Amino acid sequence: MKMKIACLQMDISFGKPSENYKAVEDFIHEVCQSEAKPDIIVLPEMWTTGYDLTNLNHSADHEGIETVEFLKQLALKYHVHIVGGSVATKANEQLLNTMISVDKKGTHVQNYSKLHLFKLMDEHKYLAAGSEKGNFILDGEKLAGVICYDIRFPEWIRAHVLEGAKAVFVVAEWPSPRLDHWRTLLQARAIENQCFIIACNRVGSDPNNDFAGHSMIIDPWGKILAEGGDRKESVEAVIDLSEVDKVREIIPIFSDRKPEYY
Ligand SMILES: O=C(O)CCC(=O)C(=O)O
Repeated sequence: MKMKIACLQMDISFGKPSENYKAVEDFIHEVCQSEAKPDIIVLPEMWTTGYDLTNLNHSADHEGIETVEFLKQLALKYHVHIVGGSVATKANEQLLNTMISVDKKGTHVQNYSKLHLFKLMDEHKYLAAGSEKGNFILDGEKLAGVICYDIRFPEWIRAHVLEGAKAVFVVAEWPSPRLDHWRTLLQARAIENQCFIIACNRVGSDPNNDFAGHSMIIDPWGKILAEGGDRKESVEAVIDLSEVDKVREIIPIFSDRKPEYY
């Protein structure tokens, strides 16, 4: 199946959810006006608040209810699937960094809370880790979503692919000083798993970091189909999920694996 993807690489207003909801709504409106409207829209990590960690107790979305409703309305209005980046959510007195996805019929299809918390940005001091995988289905296709630092754990991405994911969405607030890690890790995850990697990173800066942009769409052979710069833009490509099986026929790593040894 062919799908047009649009990664909405955007800046995020620090600790200002209402400004960010408005910015996302305007950006989705703009992208969906074009004749070649995308099938799937992807948003970056923590897009309602940014890394305003000390204020998340009052700015986090209670059980993600507001964000789910917001994304559902936009998905129905523009008839588009939305892999909704991630937002800070609060549930049972815990704060989580949660990816929320909805399909074009307005059905909530995925919640994934970031498993690997990034100590260099103090996430572990404020957030709790998730405990479940991010696999989900859109249009009958098996997909998965993970968040930022998760890409440094090849076992975690592989676990999603072993459950059938043909494309893995990565949503991020990846800082500029490690742009080379971002590009290399994403390309490696695509090559070693022979799957599409669709990665949406934010741009701009907050009080502590500058963010790299360079959202990327990479095919199962490791070829970069689209890559952003360091400014706001929609990074777009058409992906053909049937290419996953073709690459796996040429180099059959999944049948050649020897899991009994590792
Ligand atoms: O792993 C990195 O270098 C960046 C990770 C990160 O910024 C995050 O998980 O928010």
